[in-house]
Formats: sequence, C-alpha cells, structure tokens
Amino acid sequence: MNSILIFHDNSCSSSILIKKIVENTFSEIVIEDKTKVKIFSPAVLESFIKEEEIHEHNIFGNQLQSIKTLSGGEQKKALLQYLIHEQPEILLLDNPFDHLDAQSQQELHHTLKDISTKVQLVLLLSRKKDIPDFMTKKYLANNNKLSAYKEFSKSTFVNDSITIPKPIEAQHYNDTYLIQCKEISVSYGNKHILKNINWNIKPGEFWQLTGPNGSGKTTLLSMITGDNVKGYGQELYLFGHKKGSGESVWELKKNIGYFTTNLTQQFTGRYTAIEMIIGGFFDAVGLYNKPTEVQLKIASQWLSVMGLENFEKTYFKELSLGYQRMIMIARAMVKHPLLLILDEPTTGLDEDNVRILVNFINKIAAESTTAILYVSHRKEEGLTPKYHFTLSPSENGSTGKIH
Ligand SMILES: Nc1ncnc2c1ncn2[C@@H]1O[C@H](COP(=O)(O)OP(=O)(O)OP(=O)(O)O)[C@@H](O)[C@H]1O
Repeated sequence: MNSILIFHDNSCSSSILIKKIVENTFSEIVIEDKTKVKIFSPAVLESFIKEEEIHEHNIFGNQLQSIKTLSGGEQKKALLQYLIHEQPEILLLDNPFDHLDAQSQQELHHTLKDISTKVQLVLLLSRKKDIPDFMTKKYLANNNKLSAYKEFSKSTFVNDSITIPKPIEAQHYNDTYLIQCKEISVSYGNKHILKNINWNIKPGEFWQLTGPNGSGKTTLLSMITGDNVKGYGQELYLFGHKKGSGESVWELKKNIGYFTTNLTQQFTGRYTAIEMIIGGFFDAVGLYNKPTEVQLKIASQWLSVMGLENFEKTYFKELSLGYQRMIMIARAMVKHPLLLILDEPTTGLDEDNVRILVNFINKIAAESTTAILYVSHRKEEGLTPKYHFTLSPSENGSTGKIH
C-alpha cells in the first residue's frame, strides 16, 4: 500500500489541497470512491464539535466529556481513533503531528505506520522533522500543484535595523508582580487538573509555559486571564487585584495582549494589513474610528519591523499564514500591554515561518517592557525565554516547576 507525503509551505492552503485531492485534480492520487475517504483536519474536528452541540449526542463515545471540553491534543487523538474505527480505504491527514507533545507524536508515528499496511495514507505536512520514514511517495505542493519532493529553504527575516515602535502612552505599574498564583488547584468533578500551583510573573519577564497534552496549560491560562470561574475564592492575584475583589473585566483585559491561532480565523472581513494593526488601538474587530496620524505612523512602523512595508494595503486574508500571525501579534502589541500571551503561535507553520515568528517574538521581548508568556508543548528552537514553568501530570492534578 502506498503512503503518500505532500509537503507544503504556508503559501499553499491545506484546505484547498484537501479539496483538490478529493476532487481528483492531481493525477498522482486517484480516488475511486469518495465515500471511502476519511479526513483528519481542523475543519473536520470543528464540524464534529458543532454537530455534538446541536444534536447533543456524544460522537467519539466519551460519555463523560464533550469534544469541546477535551484539550487540543486530546481532541486530535480522539478524532484519529474515531476515523480509524470507521475503516477508511484512504485516510487524508492534515498536519496531524501539530499540537501533540513528544510522546503523543511518537505514538501517532507508530499508529500510522501500523495502519499504513491496510489503509492508504495521504499525509499533508509543513515541517520537515515531522516526515515519517515509511512514506513511499513524496511530493512537494507548490502553488497548489504537485512536483517531486525536494528540500528547500526560503529566507526572510524581520528587520533588525528598526526597533519596535514605542507605545503612545507608557504604562505605569507599581506592583512587584503582574500575576500571583498561590496554591491554585482546579478540578472538574473527580478529575483533578491542577494541584497547588505557585507561580509569580513580574513585569517584563519572558516565560515559556510547557507541559504535555492535557496537563492543564489552557486551564492555567484561563485562570491568568480571569476567564475561569474556578479562580474565585482562591489566592489568585491579577495585576494587583485578588480575583473576585470587584475588579472589572475591562480593566483586567486592557492589561493583556492575547494571541491564539483561533483568533486569526475569526477575521473574515476585508481588512488590509495596516487596518488590522490599527484595530489593536481600538480593541475592535476591524471596525474602528478614523485613526490618528500617530496611530498610522506606529502601525506602519510595525509593518517595517516585520519586513512587510510593501504589504500595507494587501488584504490580511491574502497574506501567508506566517505573516497573518505576525500581524496579529503586532496588533496585540501596539499598546504595549503589561502581559502578552502567545498560545501555540507556531501551530500549522512551516519551518521558515516558524523561524521568522520566533525571531520577531525575541525582538519584542528584547525591546519592550511587556512580559511575555509563550505557551507550547514543544521547545521552539531559537526562542529565548528566560524562565520556564512546566506542568507535570499526576493522579491528583498537575504540579508546576520553575526552571
Ligand atoms: N469542562 C471540563 N470538564 C472535564 N474536563 C475538562 C474540562 N475542561 C478541561 N478538562 C480537562 O482538563 C485537562 C486539561 O486541559 P487543558 O486544555 O488545560 O490542557 P492543555 O495542557 O492545554 O492540553 P493541550 O496541550 O492538549 O492543549 C484535560 O484532560 C481536559 O480534558
């Protein structure tokens, strides 16, 4: 049985590639019966989550938890199991190793190798290190066409000769800590997620939060952003206020710049690159008042720092995924919040775009007084966080360690 690799960079959309494969556009992959094809992709996962919400039934057979409440890694594992159980003839997988911790990646590698004798695999990947050794045919997708696979590298960098723009108004913060977690614990019913977490974040510090899939990274983040009701009654101090002491959500949120990959997908309107950055001054989804000269100047300087000055008027949606991510981070940074949270920002990016993004984040850390919290299950090569907070799962909930 053939196992086919389709390697693509971020100039090729994986959803378009999947559509073309299913429609038999490529002579290299022939699908005789579409009903025998199963697709593993974020869009399919999203459709199952919606279906489960509308029909209130449990698709993956987990009677205790809905798909929505599973962690990102758990969702991917459950989806794969479900699809394999359906006994497809062809299994099409869109970057399945993304968002999985090292052990889960290894397990997935073994699972795919095992089923590759019975099922034809078509694997869409963007990172070279994810390519399994058992692929029998390898192609490179370029401009949505397939050619023989070869290694390639582009080189684009952020502009190191320009510093990031200063905020219009500098933030003054007098407390020693931005965030203080004292003995924080979280459980859902009998399921213990976090156990006695002690963690302080000071202004300007650069942290990476790591931990395997399901260890509670997202849960801990939701405590820090004030979004988790389980924070009430605990020794949780956010920007100098104890959680639940009457602080307004607005006051809390204005201190935080937040980036998640989902956020990028939410912008469906036709906004240009510069409009997207300017939106950061107004905390609005694209619709804003007329920008001032200073705001325009700052936004255009951010574009120059990213090496994107020629894309000012380009529609955001037409930019590569890597550029879209950088613009969303610049948007979160225009006001230099006290804390910038970057939740798995490299998911779905090819190696070149990862390098550029990492370079950009290091630059923000070096040239601003904003504290950065970078969340990822994997160590990103070249990223320079000063501190690591690692969650280690146990029966009683994950414990945290600083190193
Ligand atoms: N409402 C809920 N009910 C039951 N369990 C929940 C609920 N919400 C989250 N969990 C569980 O809490 C655990 C931690 O989830 P969380 O999303 O914080 O993990 P994570 O470290 O971010 O994982 P990943 O790397 O896979 O994204 C998971 O096992 C998840 O299933």
